[in-house]
Amino acid sequence: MVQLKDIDWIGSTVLVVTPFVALYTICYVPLCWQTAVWSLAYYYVTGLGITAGYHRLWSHRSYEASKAYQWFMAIAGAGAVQGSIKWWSRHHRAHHRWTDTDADPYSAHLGFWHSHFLWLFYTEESRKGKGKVDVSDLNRDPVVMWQHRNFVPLMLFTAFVLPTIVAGYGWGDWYGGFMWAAITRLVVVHHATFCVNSLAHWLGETTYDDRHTPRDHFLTALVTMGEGYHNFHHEFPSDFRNAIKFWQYDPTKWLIWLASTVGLTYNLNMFPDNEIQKGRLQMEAKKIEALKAKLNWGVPLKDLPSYTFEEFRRLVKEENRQLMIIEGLIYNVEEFTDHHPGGRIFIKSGIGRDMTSAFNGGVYNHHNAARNLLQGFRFGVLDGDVPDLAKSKDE
Ligand code: HEM
Ligand SMILES: [Fe+2]
Ligand SMILES: [Fe+2]
Repeated sequence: MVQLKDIDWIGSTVLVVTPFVALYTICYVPLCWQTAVWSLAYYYVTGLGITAGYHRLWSHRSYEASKAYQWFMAIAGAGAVQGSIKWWSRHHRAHHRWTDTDADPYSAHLGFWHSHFLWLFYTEESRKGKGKVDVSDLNRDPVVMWQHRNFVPLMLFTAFVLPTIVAGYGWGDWYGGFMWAAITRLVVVHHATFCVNSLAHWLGETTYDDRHTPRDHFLTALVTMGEGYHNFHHEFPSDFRNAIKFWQYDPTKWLIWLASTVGLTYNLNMFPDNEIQKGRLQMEAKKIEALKAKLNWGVPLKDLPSYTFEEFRRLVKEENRQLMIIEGLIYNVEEFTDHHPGGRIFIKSGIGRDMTSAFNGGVYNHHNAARNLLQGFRFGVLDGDVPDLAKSKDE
């Protein structure tokens, strides 16, 4: 049962009120083209601060970056109002380490909306999902610690003051700057990021591993600046990419790569392709096995009764069974005689005999289809040898 003292009132008020302000803005606040361009640009700056900075650089250390790049990401990310790098990365590492368990701060098993943002409505003490993780590298990181100590004023400035004064001094749109570039932009960045924890654990393919909830989907990638190939990401979190094909929609990966061409980022980590392909093929094979299990492959060999050649002959002669031997197995062909594409006569001539060599090319070398059909006619296993006289000849 949720108690009032468990609610983080400041956090939840921000999360509840801002979407309504954004809705009001969309309906009633005029949008000039300069503010529209600025809001969109600032959406990308702050969003990438989270995806390229908070997430792929600091939470996963999937590449390294120059100090200038780090400062930029630390400041840009603060404008997305998602806590400090240190706070964010701690939870995120726990999410990876403890995915889908009670120690996962945004476990998808607690429901879509919990993983989306309801988890943020609880105070730090009352929140579930406090799996332990190592954050010693973050505690030693001067940029991370500076951002952590100065987070509140930095966040207020980058999230609200900066977007407003740019539009205000730039083209006189103070009100629009605040309502669009600050608030509405913030709400979009918020829910885009939140989708990585909700939508990306709910919609799409389990390309590399299906034991956990993360999934790959282009639509999630579209709203999350490329974080939507989430099954890949959970499988290979130390890879700076979320989508491995260069053309797959992952602007975060493109930015990191672009920055590397001018030396701002380096040591971009890529998981060996051989390992990535292994995982993908294993999952493909698993899907194929599941489809194969739906087909009739005949009675398993271990469940078939055994007959000696004499017993086989007796069944044919005295009980008039339509049996034939091929490669050590006895087949019941009574349903098949009239349907044999090669004609009735060939089947009739094989009753009571071993037709291995005729079947395999002596008369006609059968296709795979014929071998598959055989499985459905399994009758028994031949115990012992076949006398030469009962064998088909190679002509
Ligand atoms: C129960 C056992 C058999 C099954 C399930 C079977 C099945 C088939 C099937 C599905 C085909 C179509 C083509 C292909 O898939 O290869 C075929 C063609 C043929 N079968 Fe069989 N067959 C059996 C036994 C035999 C035997 C014992 C003979 C010969 C003594 C024979 C002679 C032929 C010939 C000559 C053709 C070619 C017909 C043509 O293309 O004109 N089959 N059989
Ligand atoms: Fe995840
Ligand atoms: Fe991650």
